[in-house]
Amino acid sequence: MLPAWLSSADFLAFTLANPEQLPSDLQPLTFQLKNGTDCQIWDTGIICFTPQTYGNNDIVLSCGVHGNETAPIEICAALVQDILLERLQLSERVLFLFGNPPAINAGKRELIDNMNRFFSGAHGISNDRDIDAITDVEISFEKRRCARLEQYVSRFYQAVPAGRERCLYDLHTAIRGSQFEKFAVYPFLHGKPWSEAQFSLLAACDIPCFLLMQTPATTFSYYAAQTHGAHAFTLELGKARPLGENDMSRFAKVADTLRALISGADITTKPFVETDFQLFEVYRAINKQTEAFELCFATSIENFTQLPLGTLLAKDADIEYRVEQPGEAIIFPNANVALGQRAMLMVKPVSIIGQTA
Ligand SMILES: O=C(O)CCC(=O)N[C@@H](CCC(=O)O)C(=O)O
Ligand SMILES: [Zn+2]
Repeated sequence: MLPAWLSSADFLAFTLANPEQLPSDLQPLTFQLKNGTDCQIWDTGIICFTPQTYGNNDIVLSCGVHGNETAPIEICAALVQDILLERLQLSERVLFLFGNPPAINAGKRELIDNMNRFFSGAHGISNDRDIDAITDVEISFEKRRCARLEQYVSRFYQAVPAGRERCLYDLHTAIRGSQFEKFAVYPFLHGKPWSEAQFSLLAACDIPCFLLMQTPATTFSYYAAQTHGAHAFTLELGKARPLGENDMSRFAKVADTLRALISGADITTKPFVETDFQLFEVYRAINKQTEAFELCFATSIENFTQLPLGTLLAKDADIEYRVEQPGEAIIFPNANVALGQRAMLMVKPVSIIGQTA
């Protein structure tokens, strides 16, 4: 039975009404649906579902790590609501995370710190500290939330015996338009093979385009892959628009495939054949070094655009960044980042034949 305070089954609305923490008098935080699914609310925006019988996959679905990336928030909110209303019977354990509720309320990517730059301990909070005792003055809400998300993901994966299949799909949208509307960032695997099953699954989500990272990162997906051995991805779903203004039909295959994944419904996948995909390696990252950093092309230029060799891409005080290689394309250009953070990635097509399993 749903508790009275969640009787509308609108977990997103409840989260946004309590953006920083759960009300202290809330009871119960653990309840069971009539179909036997155990529901636990661990924190604001964090809900863990365990069906009575479940398969071998432990699945984390996250959204709203950037507050203005709303299509993913709508996808996850609809899935959670359908689970709570028993319109969707789970066949796997699932943890949903709505990453940054205050930023979602503000319609902003971040309030103080970009959460997707402070995982894998980059938040600076050691494991033995009580996060609740840390104030905003000392460490921002967003860094504290990163530390908490790490704890929740660890708790979720470690609550069951080892040896099960772990996945984490961190749903985002890009700031600007993209020549490939939907694409995935595959975190650096330190030489491990890229997963053919995951390529096929994400192709079923209508995501045939991948950026293969070549270095460690402080993103959520890299954290899950590296720390927990999860199949983890950042999924980029279209261009950021205000909540309620997304054309959700463009993401129907993502929503339907995720729904099937967590409920054990059939998913039609094709065996991995590299030529069915657009694969890019992230060839270099351009980091903002000074406040003078500026991009030298129009905001209308889309992700994956290839500019002619020698084109001036960005200036940073006396440094000039130009297109260095034929086929290089721009990804995630953003001058409005903190000093030291990446302001653009450069990618080029790559083949990974023989490096998949
Ligand atoms: O469009 C943009 O500039 C950013 C979209 C976005 O938030 N992308 C993620 C990618 C994370 C990764 O590299 O796995 C980010 O920048 O955090
Ligand atoms: Zn994002």
